[in-house]
This record gives sequence, C-alpha cells and structure tokens, in this order.
Amino acid sequence: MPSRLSDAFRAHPQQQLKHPDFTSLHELPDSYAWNQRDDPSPETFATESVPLVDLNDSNALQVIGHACKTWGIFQVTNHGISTSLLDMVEHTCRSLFSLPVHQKLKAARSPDGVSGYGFARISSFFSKLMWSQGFTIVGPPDEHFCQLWPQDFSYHCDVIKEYKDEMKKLAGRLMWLMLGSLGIIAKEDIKWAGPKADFKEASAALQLNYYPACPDPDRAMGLAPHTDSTLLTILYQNSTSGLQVFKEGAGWVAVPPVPGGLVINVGDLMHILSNGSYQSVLHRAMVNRSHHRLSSAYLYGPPSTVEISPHPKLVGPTHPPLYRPVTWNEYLHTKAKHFNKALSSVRVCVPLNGLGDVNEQNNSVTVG
Ligand SMILES: C=C1C[C@]23C[C@H]1CC[C@H]2[C@@]12CCC[C@@](C)(C(=O)O1)[C@H]2[C@@H]3C(=O)O
Ligand SMILES: O=C(O)CCC(=O)C(=O)O
Ligand SMILES: [Fe+2]
Repeated sequence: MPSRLSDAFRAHPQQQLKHPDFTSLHELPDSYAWNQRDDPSPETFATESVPLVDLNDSNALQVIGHACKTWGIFQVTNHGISTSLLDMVEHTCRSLFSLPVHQKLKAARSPDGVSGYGFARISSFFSKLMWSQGFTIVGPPDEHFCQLWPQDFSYHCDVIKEYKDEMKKLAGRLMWLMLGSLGIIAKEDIKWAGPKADFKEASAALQLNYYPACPDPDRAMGLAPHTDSTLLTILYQNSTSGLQVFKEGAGWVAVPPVPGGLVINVGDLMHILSNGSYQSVLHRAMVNRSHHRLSSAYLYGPPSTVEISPHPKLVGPTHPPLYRPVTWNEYLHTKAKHFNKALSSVRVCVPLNGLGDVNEQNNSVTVG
C-alpha cells in the first residue's frame, strides 16, 4: 500500500487526453457539449441559499454543525486569511493559466502522478470533456514552477507556500468547529491531531482551476458533479460565479462569490468520520460566456496512512458504524476506480431507510 499522497494513483494511471487551446475555439466542439436539457437553471428555481457563517460569531459552532448536516457546505467570513494573500494566489493562477499550452505542458501531470497541469482526475468517468484546465500541487511546487516560469518561479513558489501554510491553519480550526458540533471536543478524541491538537501531520492538495470564457456555456460543463474525497475542502472563487451544489429537494443551487469569503465543503472522509451525520456535498462548476473564472481548492485530509472510521463517540447500539476504516490513500484508489460509487464501496451495512448517498444520483457516464 503506498504511503504518500503523491503515490495514491500509481495503480490507476489516468488516460491521456489532448490539451486544447481554448483561445482558438470559437464554437463548442461536440466533444464538449453536455446534455443538460433536464437541468433547470438554479437562478430560476432555487429558493434556498448556502449558509454564511461569520467565524467571529459566538454561535459559529452551532451554525456550522447545522450547515454540515443539511447542506454539506457553507461559506465563511472573518476567517483570518488576508485579502492580499487571496489576491496574490489569484494573480499566480492567472499568470499560470495564461501561459501558452506548450509551456504549461512542461509541467504536465504524469499519467500515474498527482501533481502538475492536466485534466481533473474524474474526467475519465465522463464521455464529454470539461471546459476547464487544472493544476494540482501536492508537496512543494518548485519542481513544476521552475519549468513554467524559469525567471520568476521563486515568487510564485513563495505565494503558494504561504497560502498552503495559512490554509492548513484554517483547516485545523475548521476541523475542531465541525467536530465540536458533533460533541468531539477533546484532543484525545482525534489522536492523529497530534500532541498540540493542531493537525500538524495532515495531508493536503491544492487544486488550481481555470474556466475560460465559453462560446456556448449552456451546453458546456466546467467541472462535472462530484464530491471531494477529503475531510474538508476550502475553496476560494474569484468574483465570477459558477459553483453550484446539489441539495435534496431544492436541486442545483448556485453558490455566489462573497467578497473576501471562502467556501467550505464537507468531503467523503468527513461523512465517514461523522458516521453519515455530515453530508459530503455534490458540486459542479459551470462556465460563463464573457468571463474567465478562477478557483483554488485546498483539499484537506488526514495523514495519508491514518485510518478514518466512524468516530467511536458517534457509534453505539442504535448507531452502528456505517463505514469500515479507510486511509485517504486507499480511498483515493477507490475513488479513481469507482468514482461516485466509492462511498458505498466502503460501507459496511445499508440501512433500509434514509442516508442514501446523494452522490450516486449524478448522471455520470462510465467510459472504458
Ligand atoms: C487529493 C486529491 C483529491 C482529488 C484527487 C487528489 C488531487 C486532486 C483532487 C481533485 C480536484 C478536482 C476534483 C477531484 C474530484 C479531482 O478529480 O481531483 C478532486 C479529487 C478528490 O477529491 O477525490
Ligand atoms: O471551481 C469550483 O468552484 C469548484 C472546484 C472544485 O470543486 C474542486 O476543485 O474540487
Ligand atoms: Fe470539488
């Protein structure tokens, strides 16, 4: 069993797709045309909106707990990440994705690797291509960045390193808020949080996403519906909207950018840890006719070999554990193989009523 996050995909190499130059496409090629006719626009139908939490508020813990149970997503303000750092990350993203394709391909992700430029891992589960480009960073970005920017790579490396450090601190804080709401409050409750309870050994990946302006946005898909395999994800989206989440009873709901705000997703591992109490949220990114969109997702999980299982405090005679223990690496393997069936494949018993996995309802097509 591999021991580092960067080894997670050795056994499941990604199929190689041709990298388009989006700037030269003035019509949507058929390979990018998704069938969304059954899919009403969220602006027209949604009556609910994703909860917004001020982290300085005294009731933040309760609001977060409720949001995780009912939505699996919330936005936060007063999170302590400075606007200037977010601007710098946005600038690095913009600078990266505006490089010519041949330059970006110098930092291409290898088929069995995790870091670098390329299509989202989930691309192979869909018969149509996504209108986006991605850059995944696991570990130090230096090796790839010096290929991209031979001159000023150290500036961009510093920005990403600082961002990852800040995100790690915020993720640790959010972990205790999310767990606290479930009654998991003592540092002994989560041994892998370490002696200082600061989740020092946690692993993470940074996913930079770029969604170019699209000539036919209603038929295109920026990033197909998926849940993140993480404990939690911290998403920064620039001022262009595009993120949507699926909520039972409400359908697809837009998550509008909040100035200076960050979006927090519950991931599959948190769903497991909470014994099904918190929902991992099904989400997707749509594209826009006139605006480019940028986002950066900090995908946060346990040290890659730590087993995550339903927390003992949430398990009892009337609440049997719903999932078997699984490491993040093992789960990433499972996800690379089974995609939206990954959660049910680690489930130990299927209750007769309730707790269906919302992420099994998306319209993915398995190819190959
Ligand atoms: C640590 C992670 C988490 C990954 C895989 C690996 C690196 C890149 C992440 C994403 C980012 C884009 C959506 C997703 C679904 C994808 O295709 O790649 C994510 C996936 C997951 O959450 O499963
Ligand atoms: O761009 C977005 O809004 C979503 C990105 C995302 O879901 C991801 O990177 O996992
Ligand atoms: Fe995601």
